[in-house]
Amino acid sequence: MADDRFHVYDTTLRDGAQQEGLNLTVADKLAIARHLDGLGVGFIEGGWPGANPKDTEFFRRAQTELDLKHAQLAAFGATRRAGVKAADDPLVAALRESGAPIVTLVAKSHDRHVELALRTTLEENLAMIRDTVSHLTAEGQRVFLDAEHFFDGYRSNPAYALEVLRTAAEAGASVIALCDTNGGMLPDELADVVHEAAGTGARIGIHCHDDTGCAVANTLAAVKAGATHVQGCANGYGERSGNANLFTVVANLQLKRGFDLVPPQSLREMSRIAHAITEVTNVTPNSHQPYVGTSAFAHKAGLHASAIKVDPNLYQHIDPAEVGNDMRMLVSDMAGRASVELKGRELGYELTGEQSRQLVERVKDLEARGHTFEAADASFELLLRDTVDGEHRRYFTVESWRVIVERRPGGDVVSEATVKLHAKGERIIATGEGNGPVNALDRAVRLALEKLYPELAGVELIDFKVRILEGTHGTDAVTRVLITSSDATGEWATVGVGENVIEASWQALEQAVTYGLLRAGHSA
Ligand SMILES: CC(=O)SCCNC(=O)CCNC(=O)[C@H](O)C(C)(C)COP(=O)(O)OP(=O)(O)OC[C@H]1O[C@@H](n2cnc3c(N)ncnc32)[C@H](O)[C@@H]1OP(=O)(O)O
Ligand SMILES: CC(=O)C(=O)O
Repeated sequence: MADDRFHVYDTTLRDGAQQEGLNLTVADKLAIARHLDGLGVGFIEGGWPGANPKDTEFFRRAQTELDLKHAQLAAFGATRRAGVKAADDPLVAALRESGAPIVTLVAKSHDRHVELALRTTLEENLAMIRDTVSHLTAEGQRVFLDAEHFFDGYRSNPAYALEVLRTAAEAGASVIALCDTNGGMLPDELADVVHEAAGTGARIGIHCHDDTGCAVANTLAAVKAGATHVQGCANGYGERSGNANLFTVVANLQLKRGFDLVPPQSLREMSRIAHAITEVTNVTPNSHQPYVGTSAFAHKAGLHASAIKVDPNLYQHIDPAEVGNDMRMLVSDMAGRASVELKGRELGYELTGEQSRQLVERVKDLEARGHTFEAADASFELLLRDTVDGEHRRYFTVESWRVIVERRPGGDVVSEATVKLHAKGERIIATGEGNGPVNALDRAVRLALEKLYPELAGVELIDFKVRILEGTHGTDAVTRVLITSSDATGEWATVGVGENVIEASWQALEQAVTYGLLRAGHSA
């Protein structure tokens, strides 16, 4: 069980699920809970039992299907309705019956919300809090209280906001999480209010939304001002602009402030866990996410690379391994010799100074004509091999290719491609049909080569992106094509550029096939 002195409280399955576009099944929620437990968070808020069948089902299944090692489950819900007893309120009953050891109650702490949204008196709201907290604690559950709109409420009526907090604590709530529900706070003012709240002697938590882009900063400021319970969501999911990103909060507190929140070996799993959760949520990972994003330690500028060559810490705030991430070198027209030398090393090549210089020149020249190597790792490696080996091994050479697009009687549009290639001393002519010209070319190349290179059967074209680039210096616009391919062990990307989209596609395709054969280790 996690240390009770400082709480890491995750609300991905409740507040994170309030994000537009997120729709989690019960199985998804169970899978995410396992990942969060693997990270070592102390509390996982599973949802609002009684509010919808899925969340009720989650708590039912959690009892037999979750074997949590670190975390305790918390059921979220509201204080009782005005004018009824907590013991008689069906939504409170659902919290009681959830089987969760913790209940987190959302309560109004802003006078205007009590009067306008709850349409009750300030006194009745305090009674709702007192009654619900004491009822659930008497039933054996530990109660945390989310003081909704606490900061705006404090601005409107500080005495009442603090009264809410005292009432909950006296009734037995063991944490009062101050919520920046509208996410409009900035760190300095928020810290002052947290400091006041901590002065009441109640245990203070913090729950921030990111509407000002300050959710993480606000959370850290609250901790400095006395909060000992932090709430947040995996990958910063949440309503509107999201919640405080729990991964960023944990990494900041542990690596920068010396808190001992999750086991160091779990912190080293954080990048993997962050990505595994995106697989479940089906939300594209934010590559720029602090600590865990794939770009979080990616270096593009030549000057950075030249210093990193001497000592990676010169341009990195931590060792990426501490959060399970990796440093990456990006090669582009901003590269210098050090960039390509380090990228070469990443790929397993030791480049001489002269080779690095030549390679930088070629990269800059090709990028000026529209190529982009940071997005096309395989094209860069082929270019590197050309530079190192004179010319990289060709598995086939191209005599010619041709594509016809035909609208057939009945309206079907079919593309037909013919390629003439030379490989292993043979001249091969093959024709392929496809639903578009690139698909037809891809099929024709495979037909031509599959007999000589059976590994090609395992190579797939999985993505195709086209972008029209503005012409420079009075030239016409050019087309850039990026192709992503895959085999059983990974993916690679290649780039082609030309005035004609089919020509650009062909370049990217030819490199994709060549690189696929190179990966297969074919000895042609
Ligand atoms: C800040 C936050 O994000 S808190 C989490 C919010 N999450 C959600 O709302 C998701 C789950 N919610 C739901 O499924 C539904 O809103 C339910 C089941 C909770 C309630 O549904 P309904 O009974 O149809 O009520 P409805 O959603 O229209 O209104 C909410 C009611 O709760 C009351 N309420 C709001 N906050 C509280 C509170 N802290 N304590 C008690 N009652 C509250 C409102 O005054 C309103 O009462 P009314 O029915 O007398 O008008
Ligand atoms: C409780 C909650 O999610 C909020 O006030 O933001």
